[in-house]
Amino acid sequence: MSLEGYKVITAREMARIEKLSIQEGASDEGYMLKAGAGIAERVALFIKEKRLQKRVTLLVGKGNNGGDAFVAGTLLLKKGYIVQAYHLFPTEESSPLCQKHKQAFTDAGGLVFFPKKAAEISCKGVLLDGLLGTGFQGQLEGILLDTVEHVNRSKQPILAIDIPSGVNGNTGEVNPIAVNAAETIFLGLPKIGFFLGEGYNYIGKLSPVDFGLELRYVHQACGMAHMLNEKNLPSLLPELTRTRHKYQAGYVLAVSGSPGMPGAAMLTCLAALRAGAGIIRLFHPMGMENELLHAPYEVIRTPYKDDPAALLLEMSRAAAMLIGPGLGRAQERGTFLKSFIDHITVPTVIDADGLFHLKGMFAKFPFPCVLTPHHREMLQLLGKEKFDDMFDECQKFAHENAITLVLKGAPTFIFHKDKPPLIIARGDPGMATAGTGDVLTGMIAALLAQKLPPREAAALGVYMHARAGECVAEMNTSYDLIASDLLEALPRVFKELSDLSLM
Ligand SMILES: NC(=O)C1=CN([C@@H]2O[C@H](COP(=O)(O)OP(=O)(O)OC[C@H]3O[C@@H](n4cnc5c(N)ncnc54)[C@H](O)[C@@H]3O)[C@@H](O)[C@H]2O)[C@@H](O)CC1
Ligand SMILES: [K+]
Repeated sequence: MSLEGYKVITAREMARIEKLSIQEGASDEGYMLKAGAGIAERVALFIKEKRLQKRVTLLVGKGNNGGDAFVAGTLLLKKGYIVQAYHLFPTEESSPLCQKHKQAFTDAGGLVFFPKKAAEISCKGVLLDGLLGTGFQGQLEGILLDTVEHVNRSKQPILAIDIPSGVNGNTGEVNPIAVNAAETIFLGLPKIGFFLGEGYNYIGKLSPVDFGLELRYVHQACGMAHMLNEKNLPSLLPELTRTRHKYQAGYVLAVSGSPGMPGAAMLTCLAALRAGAGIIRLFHPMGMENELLHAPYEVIRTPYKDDPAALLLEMSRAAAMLIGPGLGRAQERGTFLKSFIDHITVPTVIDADGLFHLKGMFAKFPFPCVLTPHHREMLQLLGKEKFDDMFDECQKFAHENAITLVLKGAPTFIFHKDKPPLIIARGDPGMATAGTGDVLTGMIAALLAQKLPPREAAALGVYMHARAGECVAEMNTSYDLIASDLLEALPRVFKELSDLSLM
């Protein structure tokens, strides 16, 4: 069972393997025809699903990305769609395939306009962005820049071919703006720029189209990461035996909360229960009993002062641990953690202030360990102000410390020793709200307690958490989402996955 889905590569690497395959006998026109057919199909499906008028406007640059647009446009014309094209460059400046398929488009009755100014572009129907593809470098200027601003302003849905024009496929850099795509129809493999920097704000939904590149070239392509293979997730759901009892279901110990921050502890404990843990015991600092008076019935509470004896006793029955949410940065919290950390025997998730107190110690932990920093916390772990090469630095950190690293954000990345990084491109902007991280920590701990290996527990936990956020935003809006909504949505996500596992 593999977690790895699509290999994610740089635009540069894509161009390299395409070129290599063509040198070894593949046909670039064959590629373009197959790509164009797949793109036309996606456009038709988009129009059908959204019940839109069968009308398409092609935005065409001078490269093969524009050629793809002409091929798709010709096929759509032949299917009865109204299609018109805006070609921003003179025909003779365009790539040979772009020129050839522009001719095929006009032969099929398509109208091509050559606007002098962006304002001349009439944005009708669905806009198909073939301005710039993997050949884009530098920054947008002149009519290209004006066109991107103009089409974004139009509020018409834009489907980007291969990559939204203006996004750098190697770095995700957007300088100064890019096409704001409702959907990016990527050819062959997703480009790493989709997931880095500003790129992720522009790609919309991702849809793959196969253009016929042989698998051996995909295998030899140098990958930066893999997208998570969501199809395999249902098989990760823990098996439920009829005769199990709550300790077998998974006993989680939590060291969480501090005076003034009981909520983080509650969110993380409830999330662990909702994600399938049979029992959770919260160890909280002595003196905050009153703050926890209204804690849910299901959460067992044990106060601690400085003696870890009670915690160590429970450890013999526990299946996983979580440390950090709402712990605070007071020195005595760190001292308490350090009093038992060497005696942990079970897989453990460390988050938030737990990361702060235990910084620099992870490499020595003998237990399987999942760290869940967001970007700022990760930089603090690395002792840096900003990343020089996020992938490289995080992968190295995971490797050297022999831990599973969940770099939370949009999207979330998972790093693990000797494994390719995973990208989980799920979730909703509404999840940028207090407490959602605490929920994730509890969920991953519960999955560890149900015997999933750390990388699997992290991947399934991140996916389900993100999917819960999507469900809440679909039902309500992204504006009103709060962390406890995720707990409410988790049953629906479990149901989705378990229904899929029966198929
Ligand atoms: N090469 C192949 O085998 C295939 C390529 N395909 C398509 O071809 C695309 C790549 O084609 P190309 O390499 O022709 O590149 P593009 O179509 O991305 O076009 C780049 C053109 O824009 C110019 N350009 C780059 N940066 C610019 C900037 N900042 N301002 C203004 N102009 C700029 C380049 O000089 C080049 O002429 C892919 O994204 C994909 O859509 C597909 O047809 C599938 C097969
Ligand atoms: K494009």
